[in-house]
Amino acid sequence: MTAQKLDGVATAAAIKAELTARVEVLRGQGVVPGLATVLVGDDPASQNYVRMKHRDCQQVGIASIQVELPADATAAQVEEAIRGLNEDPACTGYIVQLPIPKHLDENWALSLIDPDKDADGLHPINLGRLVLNEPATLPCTPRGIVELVRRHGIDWRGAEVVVVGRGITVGRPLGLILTRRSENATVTLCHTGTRDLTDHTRRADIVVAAAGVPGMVTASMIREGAVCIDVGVSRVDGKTVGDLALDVWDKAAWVTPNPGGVGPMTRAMLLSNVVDRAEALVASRG
Ligand SMILES: Nc1nc2c(c(=O)[nH]1)N[C@@H](CN(C=O)c1ccc(C(=O)N[C@@H](CCC(=O)O)C(=O)O)cc1)CN2
Repeated sequence: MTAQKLDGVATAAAIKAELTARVEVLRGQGVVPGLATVLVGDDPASQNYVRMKHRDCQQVGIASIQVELPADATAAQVEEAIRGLNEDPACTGYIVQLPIPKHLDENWALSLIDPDKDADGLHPINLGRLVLNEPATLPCTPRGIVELVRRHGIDWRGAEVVVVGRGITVGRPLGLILTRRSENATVTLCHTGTRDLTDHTRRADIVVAAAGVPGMVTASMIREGAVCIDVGVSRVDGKTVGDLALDVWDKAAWVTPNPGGVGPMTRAMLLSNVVDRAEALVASRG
């Protein structure tokens, strides 16, 4: 079996075309959605991701604001930048690009963001709303995974899903999203403490590999015809390597390319979170 491609590039492009039309309507109503990014330090991967996010904004008509701080920025400087964006009317939503330098506390930085401007859905209030099944901005990568699979005609309802990795940007919120009634999947969240990972992954209809361990999930660990989602982004010998081994393509029914799968969807969902928020602001004005 050679798996079919869960094409994140084509799917993200379709979503951006939809968003472009929605932004035109907003602009016609005198509202220009704006996305800001706060980049602390000079991590090349983070610089690349932020650059792509702003290029995406330009493509769909979202205004963008770039805030850059040095790697040795103090907590006071980070707080000042975040509070400035909380008060900036041109900023509909914004993110603090992760990771931030180790001397700063990520959870502290995320908690400073105005929850109504939290375009990443990573503020504790928004994560709490997700737990409580209340309307909330959803984290971009989990939201992108759900949308990518759905737009390829694959049903989450009743699916046995194994998520490998319990990180705050993917694993934990994805389990919460997929167990909502709207997706109705059954989720097993595996991690470094899981005793026999293969016992779990072999049972899965859908495997989401989000541990950040290169080639961790191999064909021997999945069942014939499974759907495999590669979230991992590791650098090995200067190249991006995912969590799925290449032999998975010979056994799975669907696989996300990496690059070209989840990454573009992460970016598309960020834009969607910004547009969703701008439309909500217009609606609240009546
Ligand atoms: N504040 C946040 N920080 C980070 C997040 C996040 O959701 N919010 N997620 C990850 C990485 N990430 C977002 O910034 C991200 C990863 C990958 C891509 C992407 O488009 N990748 C391309 C390849 C890009 C290249 O190598 O040139 C692909 O997969 O095709 C976008 C965003 C960490 N930080």
